Amino acid sequence: MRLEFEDVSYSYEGGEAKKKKRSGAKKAQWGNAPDAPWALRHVSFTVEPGEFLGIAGHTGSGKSTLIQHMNGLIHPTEGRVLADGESLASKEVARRVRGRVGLVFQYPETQLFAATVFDDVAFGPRNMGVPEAQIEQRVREALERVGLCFEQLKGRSPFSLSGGQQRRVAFAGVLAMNPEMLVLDEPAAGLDPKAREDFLNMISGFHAQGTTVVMVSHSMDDLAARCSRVLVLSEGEVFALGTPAEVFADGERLRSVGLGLPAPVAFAGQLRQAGFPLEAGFFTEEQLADAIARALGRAVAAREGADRR
Ligand SMILES: Nc1ncnc2c1ncn2[C@@H]1O[C@H](COP(=O)(O)OP(=O)(O)OP(=O)(O)O)[C@@H](O)[C@H]1O
Repeated sequence: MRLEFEDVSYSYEGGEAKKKKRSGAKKAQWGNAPDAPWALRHVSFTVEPGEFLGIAGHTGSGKSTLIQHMNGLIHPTEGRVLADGESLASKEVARRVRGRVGLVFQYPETQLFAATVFDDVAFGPRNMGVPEAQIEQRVREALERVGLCFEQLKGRSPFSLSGGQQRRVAFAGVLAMNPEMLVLDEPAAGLDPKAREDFLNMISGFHAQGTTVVMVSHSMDDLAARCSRVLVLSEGEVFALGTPAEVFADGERLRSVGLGLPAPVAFAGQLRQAGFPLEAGFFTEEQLADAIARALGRAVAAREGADRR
């Protein structure tokens, strides 16, 4: 599915009031709604099918507001969101898209509610009208995809599980709806380093199997290493959009909106400043180590050539 944002602006305070005023409804109640600050302003971009799009931005830049537009949870105050060319303003289109886009909020485990893991994971597909005969298979597959054992956990209370397991159960609840696009708000927030890495690897694995992924993150390292494109928001506007190489090319510009460079990129910059002949175009520690090894290899070869002469 291609998801297109066309000049989208959104205001929490002014939006609904403005719409109601325009339609003439509840005029007395809304009165003259103040022109509230815009949470999003003139945002245009497209999520391409199969891509892994990262979203970065300072606190309050509009990331969560943006992703809530992706499955029609909220609608633009101005502009349009289109799924394969159809506007989500239509209730019917929004209903269909909600089944195809799995939105996972920050700390999704706080939304667990059912008495058993089975019922929690089954909630989404049941709500979508999936026949009861198929529910067990959906729940089993979803739990297995997040690395949990169906037989061991199906009858347990979700509240008796560890925090990391609860996060996986909550995630399975979204996967059980078989979404073709996953939209994730800080999916690894609050996990310990090992659980974090495992969780992000799992998400990269879903992407490798064909799921479109949109991931909000405060970690430039994760975004640079995992995403095919990165969108940077600042004060509700698109500040940068491109491949990690394009977006992380200008550290000064990023610093001006409160963001930094991925650690390996920043470290490589310091090495270059100190005169170490390092090439550009890498984002992970492994790539940095390879680049250092290549630079050292070149230096050794040059020294040997000089000695022979
Ligand atoms: N429910 C709400 N009501 C009114 N204003 C809101 C609401 N939610 C967010 N805002 C405002 O909208 C703007 C964008 O907020 P948003 O939560 O989208 O930012 P964010 O980039 O996700 O921030 P963070 O990184 O801190 O989660 C902020 O100015 C915020 O105060």
